Amino acid sequence: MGTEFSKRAKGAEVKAAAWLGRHPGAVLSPAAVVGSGLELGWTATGGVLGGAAVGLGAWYRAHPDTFDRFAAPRVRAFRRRWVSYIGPRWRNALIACDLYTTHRKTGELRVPRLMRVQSFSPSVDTLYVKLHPGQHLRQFEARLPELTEALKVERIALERVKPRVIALIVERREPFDEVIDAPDLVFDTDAVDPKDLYVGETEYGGDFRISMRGQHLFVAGATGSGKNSIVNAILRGLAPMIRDGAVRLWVCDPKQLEFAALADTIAYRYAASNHECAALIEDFVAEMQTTQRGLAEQRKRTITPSPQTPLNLLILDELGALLAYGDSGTARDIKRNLALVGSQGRATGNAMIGLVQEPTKDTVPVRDLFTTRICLRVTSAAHVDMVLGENARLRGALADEIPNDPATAGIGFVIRQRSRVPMRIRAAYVDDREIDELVGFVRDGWRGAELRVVA
Ligand SMILES: Nc1ncnc2c1ncn2[C@@H]1O[C@H](COP(=O)(O)OP(=O)(O)OP(=O)(O)O)[C@@H](O)[C@H]1O
Repeated sequence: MGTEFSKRAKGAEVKAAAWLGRHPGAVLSPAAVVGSGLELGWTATGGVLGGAAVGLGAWYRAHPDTFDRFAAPRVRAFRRRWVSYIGPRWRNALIACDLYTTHRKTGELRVPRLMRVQSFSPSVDTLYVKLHPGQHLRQFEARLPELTEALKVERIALERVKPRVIALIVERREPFDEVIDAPDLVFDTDAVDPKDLYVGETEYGGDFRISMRGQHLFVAGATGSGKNSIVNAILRGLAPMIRDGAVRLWVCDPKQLEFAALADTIAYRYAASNHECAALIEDFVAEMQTTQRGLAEQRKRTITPSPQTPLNLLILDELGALLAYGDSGTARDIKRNLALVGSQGRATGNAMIGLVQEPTKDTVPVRDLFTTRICLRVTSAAHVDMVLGENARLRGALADEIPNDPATAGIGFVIRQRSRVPMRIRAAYVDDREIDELVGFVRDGWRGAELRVVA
């Protein structure tokens, strides 16, 4: 005998009770207000509510950092839950896209329930959805274009969370629709802070800045994703220090293409073949160890970048190629040396920037040596967590969904240091003319070329 199905649907009052059980706040909040009004008086209750609103407003104005970290995601998620994805809208969208099941006997439409909305950033929401028996992630995959239109959003990606629960990662809009100008060259070394270099903008409308002092930067991105613009923006920021010898560039460029302009001009050292690169890295480490000994003799903990004690910046294009394709002895030496730089370079002013096209099993172990990681457009969903860490994609880092189009080059994700949630960024674009300008500036100082220099 099969299971018996009743022809009667569940009672409305039962459904209402279940809904209230799942949304206790919907009853408790008004009840608390009414209770407080009756008990303490309406004026006092109004005062408390008004005070709370003013307090929230003051927090928003006075401490943007902590507000964005703690309050904004909750406030945003609440608003989205009850405005953008409110019951009837959600239900109609899913029914329109055929993403429901029908009860065999009663004919009742069963729409997957929206369990929870998270909104870690202004442009992306994560919706946790409970599937009904008989449904699968694949059905959602097949109807994704329709669902994207029905919910009126830019893009949706899917993840399976656990049995019968999937997550829809909804990108509501593209915050970056314009190319961001390259940073201006600054004339004075004193005006440069290597701990605070402008690289581009964040989706919050602020500057995206990173430190190259005691930090190591890892940038992953498929070909054409704009990896170089990040490096070039950093170099423009450091220009006067490079000119004065307070920053030295050690460049490994196996493609002999991306950084060729720096080769005989402003790079302190430049290497192309795997063997040359390995030797360059060896020298970089040897110099780091000399600095280390010098610091120990002088009983100092860290250097102050200057022409006497420069900040040494190791730029590794195609890190994957260096680690994977070279003969295994060379690759092993490189790995060992990078680990030394990663662990000891902080005090000695030795920093590195590693660029990879595709995170692979060879690059993932060294990834942890890098303190700042950026994931630009990648070709597979699996790459995102490999670069940014577990659950980064689920929390909205849809780097694999960035279109392969020069119009979106330079867009990617970083994990925010304090809150650990992904943030969408766009790097400024440094074109060939601006690279030449940088090279001219460093080589000839301000006298040489006609420069666009900000004093
Ligand atoms: N930050 C940016 N903003 C806007 N457009 C950009 C940006 N960076 C690159 N582009 C555009 O994308 C194109 C490809 O960029 P680029 O070749 O620098 O990418 P890449 O990731 O460094 O590639 P590869 O892996 O081949 O070295 C550029 O020619 C430019 O038109």
